[in-house]
Amino acid sequence: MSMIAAFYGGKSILITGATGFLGKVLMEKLFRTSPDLKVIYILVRPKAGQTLQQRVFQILNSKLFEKVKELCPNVHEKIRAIYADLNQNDFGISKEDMQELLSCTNIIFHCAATVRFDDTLRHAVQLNVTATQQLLLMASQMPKLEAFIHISTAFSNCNLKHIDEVIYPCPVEPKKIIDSLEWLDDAIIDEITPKLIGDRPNTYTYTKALGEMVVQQESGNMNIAIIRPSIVGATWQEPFPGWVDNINGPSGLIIAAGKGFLRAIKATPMAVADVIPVDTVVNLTLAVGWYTAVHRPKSTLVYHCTSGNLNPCNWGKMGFQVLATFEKIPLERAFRRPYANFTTNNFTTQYRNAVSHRAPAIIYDFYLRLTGRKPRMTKLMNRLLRTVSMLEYFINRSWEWSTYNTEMLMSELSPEDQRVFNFDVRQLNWLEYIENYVLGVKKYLLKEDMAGIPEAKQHLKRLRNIHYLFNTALFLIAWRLLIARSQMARNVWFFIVSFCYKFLSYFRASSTLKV
Ligand SMILES: CCCCCCCCCCCCCCCCCCCCCCCCCCCC(=O)SCCNC(=O)CCNC(=O)[C@H](O)C(C)(C)COP(=O)(O)OP(=O)(O)OC[C@H]1O[C@@H](n2cnc3c(N)ncnc32)[C@H](O)[C@@H]1OP(=O)(O)O
Ligand SMILES: NC(=O)C1=CN([C@@H]2O[C@H](COP(=O)(O)OP(=O)(O)OC[C@H]3O[C@@H](n4cnc5c(N)ncnc54)[C@H](OP(=O)(O)O)[C@@H]3O)[C@@H](O)[C@H]2O)C=CC1
Repeated sequence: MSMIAAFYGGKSILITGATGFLGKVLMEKLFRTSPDLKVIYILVRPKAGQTLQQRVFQILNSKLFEKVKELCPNVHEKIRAIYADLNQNDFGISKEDMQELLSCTNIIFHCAATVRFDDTLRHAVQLNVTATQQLLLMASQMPKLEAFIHISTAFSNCNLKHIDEVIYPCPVEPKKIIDSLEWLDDAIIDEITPKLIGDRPNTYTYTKALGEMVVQQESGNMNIAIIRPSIVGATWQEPFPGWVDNINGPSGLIIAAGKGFLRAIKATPMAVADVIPVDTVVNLTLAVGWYTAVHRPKSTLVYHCTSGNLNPCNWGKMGFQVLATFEKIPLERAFRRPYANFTTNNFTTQYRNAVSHRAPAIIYDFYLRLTGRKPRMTKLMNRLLRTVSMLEYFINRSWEWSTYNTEMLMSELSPEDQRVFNFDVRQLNWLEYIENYVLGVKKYLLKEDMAGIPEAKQHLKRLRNIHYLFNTALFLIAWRLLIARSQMARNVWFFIVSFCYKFLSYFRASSTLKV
């Protein structure tokens, strides 16, 4: 019997960010392993014209929840969606709902965040710092609270090379930042943002670090733990391999590569690709929830959920395997054939962007215009290159994360819990994982039918022929222009033609003699 699964039985659990990538997998695993839990409260806002109920309905009816619904058909009765917008004071939660949350909640998993790299400092602080502070305040008024688990990121201290499982201070106190953002106007905030974030690459990593400081400062006598996952990828094993439903992190680049938009990238092939499957993060999170509530460590423990120190893979190997999978299972209607060119040089990157990315987009838009359609490729390409430039920081460096607490926790689990809540990344086979990841991107994210693979392969063949034809035409045009202008080029041309002619004559004569 799993002690962790039993622990969550009968519990009232509050999850923020339950509609996000990690939140959904967390909810699924909780229902699957502890179907006798009392209730999961989720803080949700209406979005894209959908009410809270419609959003919950959509999640429960997705492929991810198929197993859970078989095991526990009344799962919808155990989810209580509470209106909440983390940008508002008190999250805009009604008095009655607040009362229920305060009096009933046993465990909190705080997953909500803005994960955009280009968010304004004001918005990133509001969500990743102030909202965390408010949630801690709420938590401190919950008499039945047993544990508060905060999800941070392994990159909150990406300005360091070696990162320990401790909370590092930021030069400016979070409270001072929160106060000053209240009266500073947006233009000034934009101006001081680079100074505040210092040697971090974006507002996301900076505000996640501030969020951790807030957790430390406001922890009071609550049982709190922080989890720092690295780059969260598709599921490894549970509920089935390869599930992914958003384009963050590697997923977006996998699509861009598979569709042939992205053919070159500034990436260091030997740099560690610290990707971690989302189900591994969820298993660790649930184990930490149990450990924090039951063993009540004296201080706030930080757990690194990373792969690099235990089972490293690098970007070169990852890129190669992604492309190898596209050979077998291509994406539909690719723009060009998938291809990878890694470079670490700025000049080569600019050159490749011009030749491999912008020029084909311009030519394609020209073709769209000629055929009376609206050009769109250049815009799409500019957006992709902007995204890639934001990710470059993470694919050209390696970090070392120590994992003492995570390993200590693993050793505390019973063999049954080690199996049911497996977060031992040493067992991960990267080649198999990446292949399933690519397949998952095709099936669950792009919703492409596997029956379309032969047609997708045909399409790639047509693209290859167009590519050869285009290159031959380009060569002939260039050569023709050269011949018209240079005597030397003409001489070389006549030499090659007469050589070919002589070779053919000799070949014909010798084959006639044999007969
Ligand atoms: C894995 C290997 C791939 C290999 C490819 C192989 C071949 C290629 C050749 C070269 C080889 C490359 C090899 C190396 C590849 C390395 C890949 C590695 C990626 C590394 C990622 C590192 C990240 C590490 C970060 C730390 C981890 C964290 O803690 S953070 C969590 C992750 N966060 C993110 O990833 C956020 C990043 N995103 C953003 O910040 C923004 O989205 C953006 C700034 C990038 C883009 O903003 P923009 O305004 O342009 O677009 P936006 O309006 O946001 O959206 C555009 C359209 O897309 C839709 N969208 C947006 N988000 C999603 C989503 N999550 N799910 C679904 N759809 C989404 C959005 O609605 C828009 O649609 P329309 O409205 O219809 O236009
Ligand atoms: N994905 C990754 O690679 C990594 C993620 N992490 C951390 O894991 C956690 C979860 O990330 P992930 O699931 O990938 O992110 P997602 O972007 O998929 O999910 C974010 C969640 O936060 C919610 N949210 C955002 N703004 C608000 C708001 N104003 N009010 C209420 N809810 C809001 C979103 O709700 P809505 O659906 O309404 O937008 C969504 O449920 C985050 O803390 C992130 O920092 C850490 C390392 C890597």
